[in-house]
Amino acid sequence: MEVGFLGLGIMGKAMARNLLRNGFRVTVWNRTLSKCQELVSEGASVGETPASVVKKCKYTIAMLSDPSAALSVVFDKDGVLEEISSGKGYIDMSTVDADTSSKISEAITKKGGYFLEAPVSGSKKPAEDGQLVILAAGGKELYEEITPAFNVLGKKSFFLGEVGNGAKMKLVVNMIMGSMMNALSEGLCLADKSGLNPQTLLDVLDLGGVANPMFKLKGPAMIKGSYAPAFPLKHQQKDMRLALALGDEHAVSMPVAATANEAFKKARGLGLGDHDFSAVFEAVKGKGSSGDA
Ligand SMILES: NC(=O)C1=CN([C@@H]2O[C@H](COP(=O)(O)OP(=O)(O)OC[C@H]3O[C@@H](n4cnc5c(N)ncnc54)[C@H](OP(=O)(O)O)[C@@H]3O)[C@@H](O)[C@H]2O)C=CC1
Ligand SMILES: O=CC(=O)O
Repeated sequence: MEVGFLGLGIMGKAMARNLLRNGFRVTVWNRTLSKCQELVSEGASVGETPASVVKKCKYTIAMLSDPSAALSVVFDKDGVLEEISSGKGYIDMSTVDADTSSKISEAITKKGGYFLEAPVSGSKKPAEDGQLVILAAGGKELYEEITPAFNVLGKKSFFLGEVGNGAKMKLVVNMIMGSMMNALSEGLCLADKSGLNPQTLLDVLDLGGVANPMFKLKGPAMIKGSYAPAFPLKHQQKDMRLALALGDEHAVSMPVAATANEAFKKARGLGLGDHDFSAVFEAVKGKGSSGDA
């Protein structure tokens, strides 16, 4: 099966590589074209523009940073829309809001193409291991046709119905995740300030009802102040912002998420946007210590 792949960031590179390793013929494009070279050395072809990738491939997958990137790659000059046509499928796996996804869906389907949104849950390591959770919505026919690729990229795919449902599900999940990361940060901070060993806190948490893979994975690195990016903080803050907008739309009060978003914004202000999202701990520590002795 031949697929195009647009966007070779932390996630896209790992995903495109998995497709290559599993026998797919992959044509890649990245805004910074030089980043394609690594995958070319592993057997990928390069398209000079999103349009040229779509022209070549029946199916094109995108994994881009945010709504403005997702829109730009479709609607701008040399974009996806210039070459999408009847029989071709476009699968956007970026985390965006439902409105962005709907705009892309309408434009693609108006030109006769098929559209599927398919954001993923799971970070750099699950992407490398083909263990993502795929939250698809939109064209059911395209979902079925692209399932062989999803089987390589993920451990489970959900088909959630109409376009927008995948985006919304992803935002709800990441809103919870961002709030949990803030709770962990505050807990580590409180443990430390009150004379407890933060590592012992992690050990206790891991044996109880709130044990979870994220605390287990991120906690020890946070204690060391090590934030190599798996999920960049700027993207987590984007997801909090988009989830809060979804809350506005439906008049759902989300004070916990709103406060967590403030901490992520503060962390971005501290220059931590390209660090892992667990670096919000640094902002929480700053907040916790202000006014204290
Ligand atoms: N990292 C993670 O753990 C997870 C991330 N996600 C989501 O997946 C998406 C990608 O994340 P990730 O790979 O971590 O992000 P990265 O920041 O590592 O990569 C972003 C990609 O988007 C491209 N890009 C950014 N702006 C534009 C633009 N205006 N036009 C064209 N391309 C653009 C970048 O190109 P260039 O190289 O030129 O900058 C790069 O290829 C995001 O929506 C994120 O929220 C979902 C699950 C997990
Ligand atoms: O979006 C991030 C993730 O870990 O999932």
